[in-house]
Amino acid sequence: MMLTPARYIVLHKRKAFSSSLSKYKTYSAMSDYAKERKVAIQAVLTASTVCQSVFQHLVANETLTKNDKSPVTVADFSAQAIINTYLQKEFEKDPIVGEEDSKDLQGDAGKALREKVVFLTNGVLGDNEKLTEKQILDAIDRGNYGGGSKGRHWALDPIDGTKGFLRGGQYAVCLALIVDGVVQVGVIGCPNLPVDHKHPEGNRGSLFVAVRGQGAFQRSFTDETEKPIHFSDIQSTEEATFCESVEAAHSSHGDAVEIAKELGITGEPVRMDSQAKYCSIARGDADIYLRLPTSKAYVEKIWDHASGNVLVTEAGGRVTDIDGKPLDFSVGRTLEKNKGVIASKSDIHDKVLKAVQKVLFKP
Ligand SMILES: Nc1ncnc2c1ncn2[C@@H]1O[C@H](COP(=O)(O)O)[C@@H](OP(=O)(O)O)[C@H]1O
Ligand SMILES: [Mg+2]
Ligand SMILES: [Mg+2]
Ligand SMILES: [Mg+2]
Repeated sequence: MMLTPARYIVLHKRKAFSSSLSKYKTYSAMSDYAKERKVAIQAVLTASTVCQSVFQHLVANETLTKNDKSPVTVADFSAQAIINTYLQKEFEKDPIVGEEDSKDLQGDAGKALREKVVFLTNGVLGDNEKLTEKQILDAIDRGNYGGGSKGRHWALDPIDGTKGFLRGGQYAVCLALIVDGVVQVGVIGCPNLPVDHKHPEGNRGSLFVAVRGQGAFQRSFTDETEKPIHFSDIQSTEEATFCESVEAAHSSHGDAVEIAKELGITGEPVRMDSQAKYCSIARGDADIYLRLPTSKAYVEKIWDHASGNVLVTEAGGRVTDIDGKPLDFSVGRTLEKNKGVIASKSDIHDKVLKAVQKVLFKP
């Protein structure tokens, strides 16, 4: 089905952008990242709405293949434009490490896609807040910061698990605040994740939020009530369920089978795209997230892990790489000091790590 202006205006008619943010002004004196938390939730929810609508109306020519052969859609660009616009409005000085840039939207070649992105982005902004084409492209490119160990910056993955998004599976809108190289705030919107995994046919659209030292929480997209989440209370690794990428190119499924054997795990792995995996273990649907390198060359990106990292930590878990080192978010746009990711409940982590190393480092 084609993307028509009328359809999107109806779908995205929302309160004026400015008025939806003005109430946060009163939080400016608050500490403990209260304002950051609120703005990030609002930005992620708005961007998630765009993704949901795009999925319903996506047509083939709204997807591009990037140089690294990964897909990107109009929704990825619009979600990044929307979130970066929110961030600029409320935290003008904060730089942003965002996955996307406007290169593929420039010039004649990018015209058709660009017009859709402009249309979609303006669809969620209030009447007095509409942005010009240039403002939208500039907003996307505000995500070009190099990252590092000093000061504040945001890490944004406008759609994590774009392949999951395209196949109607799991995907996540992920936004995190990193301060002096440490993730302090993480928000993850999972439009297709059931609010209660025991009722997969029930309400979908789960939002996760964590601030370092303040616990981990979940709410639905439609109800602001937050409930604390934590890891399941399994007593041994034999009882554990692990989750991994759907894409075998992103995490070695073969190595995971051997690791599961080492840990006495007999259940099938849960495969899902995106940081929804971090969310699933943090609320106890599964217990271990393995991301096992498939090549020596691939370097993980900070936006693929920042939000999930603080969420899992605050829910009672631990995240390391396959060497047992914490993920180092202070070295730029990538996790170049780390290899692979293992996330699990803190008290089984050493055991999981040992099994991973036994399988991956065998002579
Ligand atoms: N060879 C590889 N190894 C690990 N991760 C990879 C990879 N190639 C791409 N990715 C990353 O894997 C992410 C999806 O992870 P998952 O498999 O857990 O859904 C992609 O995010 P995007 O979808 O945001 O591009 C991309 O950044
Ligand atoms: Mg991508
Ligand atoms: Mg990603
Ligand atoms: Mg992405």
